[in-house]
Amino acid sequence: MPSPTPVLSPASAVDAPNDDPSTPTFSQTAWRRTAEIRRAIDVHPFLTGLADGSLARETFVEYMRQDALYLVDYGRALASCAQRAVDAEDVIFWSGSAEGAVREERSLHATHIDGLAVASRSPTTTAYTSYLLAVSARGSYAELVAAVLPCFWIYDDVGRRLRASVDDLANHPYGDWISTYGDPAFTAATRTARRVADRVAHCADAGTVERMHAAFAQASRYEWMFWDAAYRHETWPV
Ligand SMILES: Cc1ncc(C[n+]2csc(CCO)c2C)c(N)n1
Repeated sequence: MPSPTPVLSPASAVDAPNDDPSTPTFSQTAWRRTAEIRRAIDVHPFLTGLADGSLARETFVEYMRQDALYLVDYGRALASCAQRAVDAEDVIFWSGSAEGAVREERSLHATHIDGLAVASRSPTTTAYTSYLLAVSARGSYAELVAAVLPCFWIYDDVGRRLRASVDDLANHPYGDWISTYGDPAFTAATRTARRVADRVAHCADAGTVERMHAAFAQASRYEWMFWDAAYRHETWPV
């Protein structure tokens, strides 16, 4: 069967700052190794529907409800990065991102979700947040940094391409979501998160770097699953 054509334009080449181009950084290698997952994200009907505005409103609201649950635990994982970071600059970056995850995105959510509707955590939201909290509790700092990175990077990558593909954001049904993640401030945060991961990997032993790659790939898979679960209105089987 021919693979569906993505509505989004092709992903940008890896644009990591790299002082020694002959040796790829951790993030460049991680991005390349997860190319198939991102291709699956680009052709997912949730995202193609988001891009052309045809995504059903209830599906978007279901996504937002699950995301509100996800973001609080994601904020906890970022706070755990802050707690374990060595450099003061990194403590500032992670703690600011933790606050941003919990606070700022609430405003986006408030415009789309009826405040009274309480969602229960879907199987995929449970799996993704439990995974992040398990790495926060039991993994190394290096592994945790790798596990939180796809959340930044995949949204920045998808957000920028969605923004470029939409002509009139003001009249797009999901224009505010697209503007949030297609914002240059978001690209700067992603770049900082990548730099931290690359710095940590540079000083880590080979086994730790492999665990970082496994964590990056696992979180990337969960990002695909998160959109897919919302699209299917996933519920518990029993
Ligand atoms: C499932 C899921 N994954 C990633 C994001 C995007 N995101 C949430 S917090 C944050 C960094 C700090 O604000 C980023 C990039 C999301 N909203 N939901």
